[in-house]
Amino acid sequence: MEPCTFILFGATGDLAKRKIYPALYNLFVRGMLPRNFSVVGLGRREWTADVYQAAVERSLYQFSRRKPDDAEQLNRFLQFFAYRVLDIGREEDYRSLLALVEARERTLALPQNRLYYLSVGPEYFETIADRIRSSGLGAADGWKRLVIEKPFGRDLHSARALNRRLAESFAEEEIFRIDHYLGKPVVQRLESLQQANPIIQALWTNRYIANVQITASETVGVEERAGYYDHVGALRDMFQNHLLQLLMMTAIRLPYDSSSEKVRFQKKQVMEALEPVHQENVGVHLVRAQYAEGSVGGQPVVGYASEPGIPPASANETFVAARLRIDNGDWRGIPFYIRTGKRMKKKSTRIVVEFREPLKQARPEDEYGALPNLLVIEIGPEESISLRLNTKEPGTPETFKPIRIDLHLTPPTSPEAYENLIGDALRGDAAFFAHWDEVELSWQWVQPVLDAFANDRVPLRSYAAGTYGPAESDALLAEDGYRWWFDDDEPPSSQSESTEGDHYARHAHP
Ligand SMILES: NC(=O)C1=CN([C@@H]2O[C@H](COP(=O)(O)OP(=O)(O)OC[C@H]3O[C@@H](n4cnc5c(N)ncnc54)[C@H](OP(=O)(O)O)[C@@H]3O)[C@@H](O)[C@H]2O)C=CC1
Ligand SMILES: O=C1O[C@H](COP(=O)(O)O)[C@@H](O)[C@H](O)[C@H]1O
Repeated sequence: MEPCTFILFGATGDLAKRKIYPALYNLFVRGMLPRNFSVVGLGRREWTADVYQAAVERSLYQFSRRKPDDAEQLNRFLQFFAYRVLDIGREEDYRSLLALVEARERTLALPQNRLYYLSVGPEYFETIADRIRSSGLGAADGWKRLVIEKPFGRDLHSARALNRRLAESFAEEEIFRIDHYLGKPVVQRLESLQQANPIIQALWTNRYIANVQITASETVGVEERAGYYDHVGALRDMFQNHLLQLLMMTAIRLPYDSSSEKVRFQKKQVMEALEPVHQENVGVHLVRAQYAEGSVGGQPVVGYASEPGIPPASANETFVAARLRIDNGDWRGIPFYIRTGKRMKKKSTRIVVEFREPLKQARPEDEYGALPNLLVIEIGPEESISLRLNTKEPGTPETFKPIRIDLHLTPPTSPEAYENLIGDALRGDAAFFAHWDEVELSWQWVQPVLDAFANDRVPLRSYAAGTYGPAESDALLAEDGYRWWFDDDEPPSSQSESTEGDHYARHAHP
């Protein structure tokens, strides 16, 4: 990896301490940072280098998956870190930053490779990019990269405007848009799951697959983020970015030698083939809802509108479920169901691929007794990939029972998303970052939904906290003869605290 300087805007903030310092430390311990490396942390707080290094050290003990246990090693790591007070709006602060970066490059014999990480609110992205250019920071002799956190715009128009501004200072290949779901270890293995397994590759088409279900359910509510979340909602917070990225990663068909360009090209093709939804039809394919009071993990919790900081009349959605279709040769006719919500029964991010049941068509339902084959990809908090098949024990009556074959288990020490992504950005590998084309196409798909919400064309449903969402979300699949698959090891009685029983009921497939 090439020596470089990591310039961190927002070095005193929450994301830096929770994710960025632990990620850098774990990369360092694994020998995956360049030997010559410099971090320049920036914030408004009047910190010295010592105060900054102490804050970095604290964050490692608090948040790193690997706690420091070697004082000499820790000390070498902390020596990378320098701090400078900088106000994002103040031009002269960038000149002083440039002087510091250049001085360290000289002292540490670093080439002028500079990575700018914007761990600050999105309202600052454009100013920072402009100032990097106007101050001369961006005119270095080596490479420059801009790592940018979400959210990337709040609708199609603002995302395009932001991209135009960034493009004045950075080329597309220099912009690394973080979507932390793309850094999750299981998501990073999706391509090899296809590539290394011809059996899966052969099945990855509408000929064998009945539907695909992508779920990101959370047990938490709005937590301390009421001000942010009430203006964003589940559609912008999770669906437009993380969940559409998971859809792309599931739907791509990769050649054997998949370079980052090929991965991104295929993802773009998937988004281009996504059937658009029109404002007047949004309610047919999409359910929006807000959580009411209920109980999560046995604890009573208030409804969204009673959360601190949320206006009681808020019509913000905390849950979205949608049916999408990809109009290409592989996926034509196959529904992709996506849902995400806060205050649901279980924290779980998973992709379930349900296979067709040819046997079922040949035999009456009661005699058949088998459940569909499922490929279950657990992304978090558990990580696993398993295949559910049916079997019959010898000598038993004609009933089937499911068996589960584990295809992959991630060791408990697998790197966290930010570690993967920061390592990739330092190496210049953009495969697991969102390209502008993908972001623009995602907003293009989402925009009519935003308009339909704003014009009140989609009723806001309600679901009790601690459940799997409103009944309308189940009805969306039932219309097509399907049902959501939850944890296939769970007995039916634990599926939902409010609507027990029918989740595991059999249904007729088309
Ligand atoms: N926290 C998280 O888990 C996640 C955060 N994000 C995104 O990451 C970004 C940062 O979030 P987070 O760390 O939580 O935010 P915080 O509010 O905790 O931190 C904001 C940082 O920005 C700095 N800052 C704010 N205004 C200025 C200014 N005018 N000049 C210079 N520095 C300034 C602050 O410095 P100081 O306090 O010294 O003024 C602080 O370091 C946001 O875009 C957020 O959406 C994305 C995913 C998860
Ligand atoms: O980006 C976000 O993601 C988290 C969920 O992330 P996960 O890795 O825990 O699945 C979500 O809670 C948050 O609202 C959103 O901004």
